[in-house]
Amino acid sequence: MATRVRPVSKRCAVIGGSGFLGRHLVEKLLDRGYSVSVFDIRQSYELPGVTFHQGDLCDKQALLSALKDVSLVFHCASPAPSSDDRLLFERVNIRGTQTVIQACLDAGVQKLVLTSSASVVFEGTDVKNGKEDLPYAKKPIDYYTQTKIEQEKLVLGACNKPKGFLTVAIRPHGIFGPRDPQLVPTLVDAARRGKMKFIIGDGTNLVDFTYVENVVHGHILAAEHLRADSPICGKPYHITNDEPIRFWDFMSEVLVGLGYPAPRFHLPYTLVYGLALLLLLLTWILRPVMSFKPTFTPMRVALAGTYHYYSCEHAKEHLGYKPVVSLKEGIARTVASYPHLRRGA
Ligand SMILES: NC(=O)C1=CN([C@@H]2O[C@H](COP(=O)(O)OP(=O)(O)OC[C@H]3O[C@@H](n4cnc5c(N)ncnc54)[C@H](O)[C@@H]3O)[C@@H](O)[C@H]2O)C=CC1
Ligand SMILES: CC(C)=CCC[C@@H](C)[C@H]1CC[C@H]2C3=C(CC[C@]12C)[C@@]1(C)CCC(=O)C[C@@H]1CC3
Repeated sequence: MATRVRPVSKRCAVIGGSGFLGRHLVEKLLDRGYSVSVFDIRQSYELPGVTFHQGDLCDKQALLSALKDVSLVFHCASPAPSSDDRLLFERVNIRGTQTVIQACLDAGVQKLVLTSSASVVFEGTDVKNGKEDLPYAKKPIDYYTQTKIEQEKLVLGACNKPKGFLTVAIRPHGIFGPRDPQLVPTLVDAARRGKMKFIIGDGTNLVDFTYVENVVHGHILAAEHLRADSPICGKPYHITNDEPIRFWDFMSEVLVGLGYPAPRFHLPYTLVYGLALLLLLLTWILRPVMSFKPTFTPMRVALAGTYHYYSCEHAKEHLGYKPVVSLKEGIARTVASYPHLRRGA
């Protein structure tokens, strides 16, 4: 019996495919009939239809073997924001992304979809319904954001229609969902240590939290709309749940869903931000003798106490994007996926 050969255009690569977003993306791509090459510094699972290539994205030769016969690449690898390691961010997000672009060009890849971040325009002050034409943050709030800006500029700047190399960037915000190693685990850890009793500021600040499947949907739509005659070439797109929510209502729903009490007492924003700065200074001073990671970093306090929600009208117009999972359903699925983080578990 003749074996069915998949068309070349259905073969893609996911750089960072072992991570939280990457793995959800890989699973959806498989559902949609793609065969997938995952490139990552670690292998976190096995799946039929997926070929794993373990390596560092700063190594072009290693990347080239993962990009063989691939026409579409998703780049969603990054060091974790909490690492706050300037040299690592510069090496991976900036120089590594230059290597990814060069490897794509050498391998004849036609489309590159970057996972950027809506934070590239966030400076720690309110952003309400921010559109893609907001300027990049002049004073990025941390090294992660600083290097995500440079990364996005590199990828969008590499879009070259005459060469047949098309790029687009997706800017998600506050991704949550099953298997997220960051948001829910950090929240529960803080709650278990009695640190989630307080609301920073008056608690009315609206923010975007985006269910992971919506982020995946935005990436796949972008890849499938990326053609030389499309307006999306070389452009960034916000992908959100399109349901801004009060930061502290979201935290409370997740905490209460997992059996922890909701934060109740208010603390002034400037006081907490000042304390977080002081704590950061202390970690630097004490670094030679001891190391500790504060839960409330200036970045987290800024995210917890300001408005940061973004318009996804351009994605609706150009990509036909519409969230596929509501915030309510996303929170319910997320809470149900963490039985081991329930109070008393
Ligand atoms: N989690 C969130 O709320 C948001 C995330 N993003 C972006 O989404 C992307 C995915 O984030 P997550 O899935 O949350 O993170 P994650 O940490 O779960 O996944 C990142 C993956 O990149 C891999 N990686 C890191 N350095 C590498 C290197 N040198 N070579 C090869 N692979 C490497 C890691 O091993 C990991 O599997 C990142 O680009 C992040 O900046 C953007 C907005 C919000
Ligand atoms: C105040 C406190 C301790 C809250 C716990 C939850 C936080 C760990 C998350 C709340 C908002 C999240 C967020 C990100 C990481 C996790 C949170 C700070 C990002 C910085 C991840 C990377 C991005 O590109 C932007 C995200 C914004 C929201």
